[in-house]
Amino acid sequence: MINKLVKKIKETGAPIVVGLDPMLDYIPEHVQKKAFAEYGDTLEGAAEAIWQFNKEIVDKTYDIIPAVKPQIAMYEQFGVPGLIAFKKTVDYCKKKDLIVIGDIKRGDIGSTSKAYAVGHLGKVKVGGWEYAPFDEDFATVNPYLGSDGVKPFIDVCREEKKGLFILVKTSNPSSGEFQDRLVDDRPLYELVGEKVAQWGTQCMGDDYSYIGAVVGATYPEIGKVLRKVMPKSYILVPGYGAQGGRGKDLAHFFNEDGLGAIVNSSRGIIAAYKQEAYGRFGAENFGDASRAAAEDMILDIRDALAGK
Ligand SMILES: O=C(O)c1cc(=O)[nH]c(=O)n1[C@@H]1O[C@H](COP(=O)(O)O)[C@@H](O)[C@H]1O
Repeated sequence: MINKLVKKIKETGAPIVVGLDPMLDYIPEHVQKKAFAEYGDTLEGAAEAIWQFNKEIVDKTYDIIPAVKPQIAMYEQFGVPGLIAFKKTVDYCKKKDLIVIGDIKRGDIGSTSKAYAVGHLGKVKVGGWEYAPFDEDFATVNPYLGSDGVKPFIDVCREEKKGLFILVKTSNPSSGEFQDRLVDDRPLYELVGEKVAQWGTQCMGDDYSYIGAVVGATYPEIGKVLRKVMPKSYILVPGYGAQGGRGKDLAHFFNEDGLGAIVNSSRGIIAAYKQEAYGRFGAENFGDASRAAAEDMILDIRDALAGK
């Protein structure tokens, strides 16, 4: 799957991910009204609204982007109907030939991690049958429990030709509380980055490993260091847009070949119609506003890579 991700990034010239994080507040009133008219003010109604919202954004952007990243919490908050909307979104995006990064941030003791890995990336056996329950292409993994919590994910990826993005340095304001702590005189994120690089060398695609890392756009200097620590790992870079990350800060997350990183924006794209810059589209045309925001983000990152 890493080879397909790299191929799609080259084809689109767009190292970006659209984050499908559909909070109800971002969903235009006309979409909500229709869903609630059909299902009432219920979890099913909310799930229908987020699914219709996602579908429109995917329809308006799939031809210019390589990948999407649905964040599972945004769906889980609506219980089982929300998870059904998550699955419908994953399947629809795959039908549109998009790479799907399941942002699930899982990680536990080995036996439990194995169940997460099987459920999201692998196949589960039931009687004489095998099912691929969620079937994302990549998943985000929290490495806090150490190697035995990560290994089951790597094993499933090897079997299924899928991939991971492991949290190394997150974009949030408090990320330094633990991740920047010095251990043997080196920040913890560097040690985790080295471990990701090590795991990654045993899991190579053509040019890049299918064991990638997450490093926040909000810490560009750290991105520069971690790029060198993990030369063969793809870096998923969240924090662009709504969290303050800008294209011109991101060139060092990429390798000399112009590859090696993929930048996520969620609110900045899916709620673009609410921003002044894209207000001209109006809520009715929220999908067109998202496309315009994605196009601007692509140009911003291309400029940064060209040194403009
Ligand atoms: O793993 C992630 O995707 C992630 C890691 C991180 O360090 N920071 C981060 O913001 N994210 C996710 O990236 C998305 C960012 O959303 P926006 O700030 O709206 O672009 C959310 O889905 C977050 O859960």
